[in-house]
Amino acid sequence: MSWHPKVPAPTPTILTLNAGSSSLKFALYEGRQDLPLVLRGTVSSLDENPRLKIIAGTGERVRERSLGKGPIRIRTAAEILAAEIRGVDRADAVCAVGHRIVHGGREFTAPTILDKPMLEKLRALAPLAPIHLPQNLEIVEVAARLFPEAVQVGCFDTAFHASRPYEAKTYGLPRDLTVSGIQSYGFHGLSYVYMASLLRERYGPASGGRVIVAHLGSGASLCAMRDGKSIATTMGFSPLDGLVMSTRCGALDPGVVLYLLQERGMPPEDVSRLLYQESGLLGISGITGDMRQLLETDSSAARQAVDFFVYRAAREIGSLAAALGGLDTLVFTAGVGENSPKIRERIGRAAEWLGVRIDDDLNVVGNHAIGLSGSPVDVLVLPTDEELVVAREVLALLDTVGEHAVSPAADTQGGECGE
Ligand SMILES: Nc1ncnc2c1ncn2[C@@H]1O[C@H](COP(=O)(O)OP(=O)(O)O)[C@@H](O)[C@H]1O
Ligand SMILES: CC(=O)OP(=O)(O)O
Ligand SMILES: [Mg+2]
Repeated sequence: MSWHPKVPAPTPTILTLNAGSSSLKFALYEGRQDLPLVLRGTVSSLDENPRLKIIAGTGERVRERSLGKGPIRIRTAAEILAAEIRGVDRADAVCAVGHRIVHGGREFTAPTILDKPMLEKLRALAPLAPIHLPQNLEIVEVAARLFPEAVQVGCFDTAFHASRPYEAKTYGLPRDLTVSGIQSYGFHGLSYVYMASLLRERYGPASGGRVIVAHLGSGASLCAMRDGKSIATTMGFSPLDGLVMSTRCGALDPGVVLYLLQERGMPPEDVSRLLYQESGLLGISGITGDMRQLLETDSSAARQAVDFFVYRAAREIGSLAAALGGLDTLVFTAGVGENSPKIRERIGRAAEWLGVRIDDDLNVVGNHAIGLSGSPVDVLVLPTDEELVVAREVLALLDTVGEHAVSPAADTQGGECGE
């Protein structure tokens, strides 16, 4: 079926899907300008004790339950969520499904319709994000089957970082490798776009001055921003670099990889599994990669894993503050950043030398502003909303495509957008 956009679609219904490394999240919107939320939900902790949570647009909790001991496949999680979505009146009207796509490489820095040639190009990028992109593409396939009338749109995590200066993107490798695309891309961009929009609302055009956003989830990164733009970030060519994560090692001397391959004779696919899925908090603790569980575990290995997480985050905050020439605002977000006063307090203490002072009472409540009044650095906790950014980008794309009346490619999937 080809896609014929109507101009302008009065209230398109937009579904957004966000496949992270430990969760699958969705949100369903009525596509007016302010994007009223109809329903949202998550399958969290995919690897261990997965849980389903569904929340109505009004904020009321609709359902919360265990999905067994796990692990659970992303496809199964998508089908569980789709059953919830289909229970809602507006589900029949879904005309566009927006996907968070983790890697867009050099080519994709704007939302794009996911037609067959586009999906092929993304498949070629899968080795650069092997625990995300294959899952993202699987979710596109499931969504195309479950919502055959809808157009599928990809929104890219890497896009926000594309405008960083040369020195923040390049590696010390021979020029021809850099030119061929071996460079830092950066990730969690949709989350940082949302943070930039909140900072602009809060501070106006100055957007909080010299800002570091700490996106601390199952995957974790930091972004240095000025004027709402990324100027440096801790992830690089792949989402392995930077902070230590649930199951990913973070920054590592490349000499270790060479040694494992050449001296230990490890097959490359085993090295890949080691670095992406068996390292990080899981590898250090030998218990779990789930931060909440680690904080509840009384063992020295669990404590060491948490200590290392805090140490790495604090050190990288120093590095990004150097890139910014100082620090005016520190923001915590994502699963750990939004929900763990303990981790915020510990990172905050390690960053006191930069002027960070956290108010213990505000921190425990998780108020939006948690800095001690009068301290030089504003410290904020801002819940992220990657789903909303995806919906905004999809709506903007639908408007543009509609305005210019682009004829759809013959193999573009999707139906009509509108009432
Ligand atoms: N109350 C909490 N305290 C500490 N960690 C938490 C808490 N709630 C959630 N987390 C952690 O947040 C992480 C998941 O974050 P999330 O941003 O949802 O991940 P992703 O999007 O990468 O799947 C898990 O490690 C989980 O344990
Ligand atoms: C890029 C990345 O690590 O994403 P997530 O934190 O959702 O796994
Ligand atoms: Mg995430």
